[in-house]
Amino acid sequence: MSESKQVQRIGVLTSGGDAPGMNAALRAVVLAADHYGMEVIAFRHGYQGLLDNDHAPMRPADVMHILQYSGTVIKSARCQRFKEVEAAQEAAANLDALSIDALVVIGGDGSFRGAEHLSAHWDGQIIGVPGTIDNDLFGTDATIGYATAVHIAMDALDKIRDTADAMDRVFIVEVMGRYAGFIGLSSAMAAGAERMILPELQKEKPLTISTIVKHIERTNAIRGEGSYVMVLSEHQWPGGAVALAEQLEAEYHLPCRPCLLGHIQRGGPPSPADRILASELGVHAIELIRDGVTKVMAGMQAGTPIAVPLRDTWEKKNPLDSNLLRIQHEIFNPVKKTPRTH
Ligand SMILES: Nc1ncnc2c1ncn2[C@@H]1O[C@H](COP(=O)(O)OP(=O)(O)O)[C@@H](O)[C@H]1O
Ligand SMILES: O=P(O)(O)OC[C@H]1O[C@](O)(COP(=O)(O)O)[C@@H](O)[C@@H]1O
Repeated sequence: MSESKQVQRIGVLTSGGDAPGMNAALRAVVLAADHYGMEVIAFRHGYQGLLDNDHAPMRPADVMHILQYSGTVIKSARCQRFKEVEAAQEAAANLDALSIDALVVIGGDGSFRGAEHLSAHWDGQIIGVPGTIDNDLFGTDATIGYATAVHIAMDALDKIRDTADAMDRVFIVEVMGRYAGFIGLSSAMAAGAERMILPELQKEKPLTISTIVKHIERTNAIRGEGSYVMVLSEHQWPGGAVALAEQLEAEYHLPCRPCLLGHIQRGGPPSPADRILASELGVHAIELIRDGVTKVMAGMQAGTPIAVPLRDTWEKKNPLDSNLLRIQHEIFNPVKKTPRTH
């Protein structure tokens, strides 16, 4: 670590959708700050708290035994007003009035855009900690909350499979992910789903009802009649899983049921991987502040903590795992007729 800078007071907030593990990240920030002799002021309800001066000191005693819970004890929010220049100026004035030297923002790409926006009006250091179930931030192998969301989706898909199998039905399970297919791909692979409709796969050639039906028929022809479970990423079919199920039933007379997982994917106990990632990244954020760095996200690549320029986190994109796609689409559930190699 380079020469430490004298930072006395840290601000922290959780912003955007809550992600399982945000509490663990908050705890890590508070414990690490205390370890290095810094105070922490937490702002409630994300950027809204910066504007409303809604804050409280956070000491180690305030974060004991919170890492096993999802949600966030300091609350989160989406705050449209923060996008205005005047809002960033107000927030900067409030931070200065509290003598805050550095701000840790735990959230997703929108929250990081907010951090960049604030940095145009405030001289303090700003560090992002990636907290979103969507895993849609460049520069880190995973975001906090993603592993838990995949686990929840897999668990739901396993349960759906019981009924789908018993009744030879088609099920369409809609998962979150905003405009990224990470939750869709990983949960489909983990649960052995027959088909995925993911944003990254829809860009060149959007799926049609008839191509979906052909795949169902081909899968049945290879494996015999049975269940067929499809994972649909949100925003990838007009009207979502309900509309797609209705269209399949109406046009092709397939017994088909929709299931929307929704916000269930953001609740329940964070997985061990998320608790550990959040703990490491929370500490890393404080150590980056001590290093005098600003406008970066604390990320993790191949087990090594790294710093990623905030702007890169949304301007660049992590691709989906091409090997997982290949296995799902070419080996397990071929979407094209391919000759056997022997
Ligand atoms: N371009 C922007 N400029 C300023 N603030 C922003 C911007 N985009 C998002 N924010 C702030 O960050 C908050 C969280 O962003 P959002 O996209 O809702 O969630 P996430 O951080 O999980 O992606 C927004 O409600 C808003 O307060
Ligand atoms: O909870 P809300 O406001 O309905 O938002 C739903 C969105 O939040 C998420 O769960 C998480 O996204 P963010 O990280 O952008 O908050 C998305 O997967 C989903 O599209």
